[in-house]
Amino acid sequence: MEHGARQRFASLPPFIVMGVSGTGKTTVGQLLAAELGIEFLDGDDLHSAANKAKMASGTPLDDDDRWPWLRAVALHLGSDSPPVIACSALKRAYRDYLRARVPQAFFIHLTGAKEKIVEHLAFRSHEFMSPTLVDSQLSTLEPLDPDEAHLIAPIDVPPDEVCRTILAKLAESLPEATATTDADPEAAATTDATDSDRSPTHRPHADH
Ligand SMILES: Nc1ncnc2c1ncn2[C@@H]1O[C@H](COP(=O)(O)OP(=O)(O)O)[C@@H](O)[C@H]1O
Ligand SMILES: O=C(O)[C@H](O)[C@@H](O)[C@H](O)[C@H](O)COP(=O)(O)O
Repeated sequence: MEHGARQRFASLPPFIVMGVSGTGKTTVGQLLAAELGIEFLDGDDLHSAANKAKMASGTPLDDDDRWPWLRAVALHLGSDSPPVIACSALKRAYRDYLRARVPQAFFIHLTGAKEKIVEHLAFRSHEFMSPTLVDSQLSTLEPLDPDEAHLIAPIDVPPDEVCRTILAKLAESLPEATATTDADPEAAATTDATDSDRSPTHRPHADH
């Protein structure tokens, strides 16, 4: 894995790694955050005890269960120094809700065949998520529309390769950091980005 990826970008939008349960949001999100030198937050940790108990019993969440959770996700996403957040964000309405609060939100959708996802879940033990919810997750999923700032990363390769794909696609859509020279202090300020530079002023292109 390439290191120091953060230096390639002039600024970063708030990232949501999305997809159905078992696609690798936590695994890949952690790798991506490490590469970018920013924090990672698992949306799982923002669910209420009632939501966790519901999923553990094998019952899918409904919209009423998810709105308070999405509110918590939005609060973190909109912070001055947003982490990479893993959040299923299955429906367009949920993503609209997040974007209404954090307009620069950029979605990274991990996608793969159901067989692959089931295979992942067969080897995972989880605090509360029942593997039987895959069908409900897949039927709830509304794929990203072209007008949503996003990229798509297939999960048919190991996690570090998924992360590499994401970084390569980001390099196509985010502004690159400019090279620094002693004679160009402004460029130096851009390249030597601090956390406060992470509040984006651009809207990255959508991927297809
Ligand atoms: N690309 C991948 N290839 C193989 N195994 C993976 C991949 N991504 C994740 N996994 C494994 O699949 C399981 C589910 O991943 P996880 O990150 O918990 O998914 P999610 O957070 O989307 O539910 C974990 O055991 C993880 O190690
Ligand atoms: O909206 C939902 O139904 C849940 O948020 C769900 O999509 C999410 O996947 C769980 O939090 C389980 O966590 P994992 O995705 O990590 O399995």
